[in-house]
Amino acid sequence: MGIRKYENIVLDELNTTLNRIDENAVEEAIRILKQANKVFVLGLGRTGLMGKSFAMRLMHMGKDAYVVGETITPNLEDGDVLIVGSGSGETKGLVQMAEKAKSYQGRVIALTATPNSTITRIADVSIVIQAPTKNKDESDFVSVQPMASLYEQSILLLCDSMILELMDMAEENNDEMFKRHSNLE
Ligand SMILES: O=C([C@H](O)CO)[C@H](O)[C@H](O)COP(=O)(O)O
Repeated sequence: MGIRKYENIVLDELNTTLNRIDENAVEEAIRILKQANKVFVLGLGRTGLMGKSFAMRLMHMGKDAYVVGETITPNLEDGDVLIVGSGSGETKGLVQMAEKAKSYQGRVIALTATPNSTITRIADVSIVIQAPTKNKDESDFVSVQPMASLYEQSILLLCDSMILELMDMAEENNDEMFKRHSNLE
């Protein structure tokens, strides 16, 4: 049994899941991101890793983008946006941060796999990924992959697709983005 079989299973799952994402929610998130002063990205575990990769591309686009919890991350204020990724939508620390962001007049975009969760009730816009959460038994969605892999892969590809749309809107290109990439490496 070769790896190609498993790659195709993953790609098929991704194709189905990405096509089920509500485009209107994504367009609303893009509209909020375009207007944002600072953008903060928050998530734990593998979701946090996907969030970091989105923050990096936003930085390459010239956005003031930060990862919550890092030493040099500044304060969130009116006009800023928090993007919170939580498959379950219930992780306490993430819920608290989303509430805090709202209390400072920030806008909140949720990337979640749980349609009616605490995070979706707090967020200004929720992008729901129809994939299992880390506790697959509690989820309405199925995947052959372990835990929340399909959700995590989906947010990576969704965020990269959002970057392409933002690049088109801002007439941004690869060369300009590369100039903003770290030169201390
Ligand atoms: O690391 C995580 C992952 O689901 C493992 O597949 C989670 O993102 C992390 O444990 C936080 O949970 P959620 O808030 O449900 O994303």
